[in-house]
Amino acid sequence: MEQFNKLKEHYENVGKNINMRKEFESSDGVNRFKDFSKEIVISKEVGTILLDYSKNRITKETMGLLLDLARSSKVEEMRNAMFQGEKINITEDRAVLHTALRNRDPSAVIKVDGENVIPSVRKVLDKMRSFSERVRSGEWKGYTGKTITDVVNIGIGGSDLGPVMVTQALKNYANDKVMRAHFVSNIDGTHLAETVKHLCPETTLFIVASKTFTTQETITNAQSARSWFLEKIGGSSINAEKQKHAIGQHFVALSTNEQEVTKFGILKENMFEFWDWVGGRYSVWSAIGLSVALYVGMDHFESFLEGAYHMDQHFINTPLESNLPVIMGLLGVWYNNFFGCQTQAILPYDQYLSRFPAYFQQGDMESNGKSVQRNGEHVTHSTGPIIWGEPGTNGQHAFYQLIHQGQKIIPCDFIASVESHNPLGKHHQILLSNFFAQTEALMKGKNQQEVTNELTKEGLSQEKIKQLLPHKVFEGNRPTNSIFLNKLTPHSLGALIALYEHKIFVQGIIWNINSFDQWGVELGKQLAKSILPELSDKNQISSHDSSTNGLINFYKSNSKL
Ligand SMILES: O=P(O)(O)OC[C@H]1O[C@@](O)(CO)[C@@H](O)[C@@H]1O
Repeated sequence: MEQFNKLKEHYENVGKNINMRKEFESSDGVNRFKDFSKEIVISKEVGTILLDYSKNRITKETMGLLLDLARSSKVEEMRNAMFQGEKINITEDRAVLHTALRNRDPSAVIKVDGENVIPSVRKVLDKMRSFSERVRSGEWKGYTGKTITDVVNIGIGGSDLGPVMVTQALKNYANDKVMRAHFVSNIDGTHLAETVKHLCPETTLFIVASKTFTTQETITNAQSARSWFLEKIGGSSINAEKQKHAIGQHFVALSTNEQEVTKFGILKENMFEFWDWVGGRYSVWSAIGLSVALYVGMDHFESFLEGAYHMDQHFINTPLESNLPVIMGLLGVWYNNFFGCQTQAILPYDQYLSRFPAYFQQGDMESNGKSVQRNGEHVTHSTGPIIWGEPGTNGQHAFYQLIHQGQKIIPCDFIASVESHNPLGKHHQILLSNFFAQTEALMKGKNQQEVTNELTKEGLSQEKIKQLLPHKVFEGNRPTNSIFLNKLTPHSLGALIALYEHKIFVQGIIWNINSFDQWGVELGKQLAKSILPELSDKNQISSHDSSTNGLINFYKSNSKL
């Protein structure tokens, strides 16, 4: 708490009045980029990641106080506890070991309840490799002997968002002639119907991805996919034995729950397991990544793991002041807890990363959207921000008006790669010119004198200038981080995701919350389960509040039940 108070004092006396443009224009401004950026070679394969955090409302004193906050919050101790398999997920009494899934050290020993988990992790990876190579090579055949050409991942939340984002991000490494990937997550029948509409059952593999294998949307979608499949292959006209064989060739499961998987009718040998110490939103590194391995090949999936492993090593071994996840985490705390910023924008200037913001909506908001401290007491400070964002340059034509001239300060992470996979004419330079210009504009703004000079040059009358002036001034002083990769590859994508995972971890420790449970998703599910049977007939209900009754009864009165 003492560190928080010191930072509060610093904010009141210095922080809130820091003007970035003045800092850059001061005599020391020429050194600001050097003082507040880190160019880290994460590994030979990942290459360099440049984090430019100089366009933040900070001074060296600010960073010093924030780093003291990290130390006094025991970020390093808790980081080491996580990596060593301690049960830091206290409400579920579980370890948090998504990092073990991507550990590349052949001699690694990471114990949970006295047992080294690494051999099991490696065994599943071997099974994923064997299976994905058999499917991609055509050795694994569908029930009529045809090669699998399409994989449909059925899952939701962490069993969907990671596979969707990573397959999108690594599209350049896929070959649609070998494998196409599709994703069904929403219980809205449209999602499954539209996905399978043009698929051939003989060449389609369904992956039922669910850590618990009890998620209503996923199990319902999986049952409907199975019905679609069986109907397509002849339904009751084929005997039970043939049906079982066909299911065996076209349905696999990713889960921790063998009992429910076999109850569904998926063969045990077609189940790829993972463990309760893998959080759903941290599970893309586990068997949940099977659709990625099928789509881009297991070698690229392992490179993806390796990239994250190297970021893990950076997080473990680098002093806090040069530690990318720590720096990003602390800056987020600075705006969230002292400037009162409610949201954090993630703006990837890379179309392949179009689902990256959505991925970290779950990653961040399901981790740190909490109000109770680890000791059960209510928090006395703000916790997780609202995460949002869209790729650049599209966002510039949608919501940047508010970021530039709105009343709300929105810290933004800009992400780009030096090199494009699709060097089309001047496209990449135009993209990057915007990537550079936006953070400059947000920092610098445009003052009254500059606007007046501009409008005068345009020949506007004094009266018109007077009218337009307040509307065309840019306050500036809007904070941004710029994250620059060499190129978006499986390695650098893995490192980038791990960077954000560990940023979230750092913030959770500072806010003294448990970032690894998600009790907040339960109440809605419970109420939905009690409402569902009420929707099966026309009888008006009165078992809820008048709003819920009114909505349900409107449905009953108007539906063709
Ligand atoms: O993988 P599963 O067990 O089907 O859970 C899916 C998602 O549902 C949750 O909302 C938890 O219920 C997310 O945490 C999780 O990623």
